[in-house]
Amino acid sequence: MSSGNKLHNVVFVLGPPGSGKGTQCSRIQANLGFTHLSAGDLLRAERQRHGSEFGELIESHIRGGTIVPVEITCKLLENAMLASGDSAKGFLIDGFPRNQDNLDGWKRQMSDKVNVHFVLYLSAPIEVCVQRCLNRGQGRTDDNEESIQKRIVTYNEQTYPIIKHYEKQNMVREINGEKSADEVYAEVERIFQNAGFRHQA
Ligand SMILES: Nc1ncnc2c1ncn2[C@@H]1O[C@H](COP(=O)(O)OP(=O)(O)OP(=O)(O)O)[C@@H](O)[C@H]1O
Ligand SMILES: Nc1ccn([C@@H]2O[C@H](COP(=O)(O)O)[C@@H](O)[C@H]2O)c(=O)n1
Ligand SMILES: [Mg+2]
Repeated sequence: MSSGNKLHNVVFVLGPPGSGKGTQCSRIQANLGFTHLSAGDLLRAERQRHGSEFGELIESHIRGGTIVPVEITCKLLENAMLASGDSAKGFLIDGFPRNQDNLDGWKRQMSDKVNVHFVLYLSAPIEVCVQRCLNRGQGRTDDNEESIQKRIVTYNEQTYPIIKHYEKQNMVREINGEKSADEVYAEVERIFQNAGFRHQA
């Protein structure tokens, strides 16, 4: 990825829609020096980019709660990693890999260039997650009852098995995301410290 093909540190961040991935990633970025890359945010930006050939395709997947083909998402992630230069301590990849296609594409395109340390898994009851999405108030085209239900089906059927896959490799660090954002973050910092990543002065 960077000059000299140095490996980058990567932490995947997964959990149901609304479990607090973006909220916690912002704090980790501010305090621990990781760069936050949200696959969903990158797809939303690509959807808005003038001249993008993928805008309509991305929007139909986002509204339908389905997963965009990995070639598109992985390229956006790789470009964002390259654009951020060598200063980041590592990358928090939020909302990826979301299904087997994401995982296979990541292995093909990225696994020789990056080092995945662990998977941060924010768990929370689905009804809590639904309410958080409905109350988020960011104008997302998928924060409506119909899209949220579809996103949850995709999460249960396609994303949860990816978390299980990493669990078998002892790579999952699970946190109860139902607690307050401060309580969750205290747990997050403990996990990063145990992995050797310290709070920045
Ligand atoms: N621990 C928490 N307690 C209460 N509300 C929270 C907590 N964490 C996040 N929220 C709120 O819930 C909403 C969803 O949070 P966030 O956007 O971080 O979730 P997400 O996992 O990134 O969701 P998505 O997968 O849909 O992008 C936001 O309005 C956020 O402020
Ligand atoms: N790896 C991914 C990540 C996201 N998507 C699509 O974006 C939607 C929103 O994602 P959030 O993480 O911001 O909730 C998601 O429902 C997918 O449609 C994707 O395709 N692949
Ligand atoms: Mg998010």
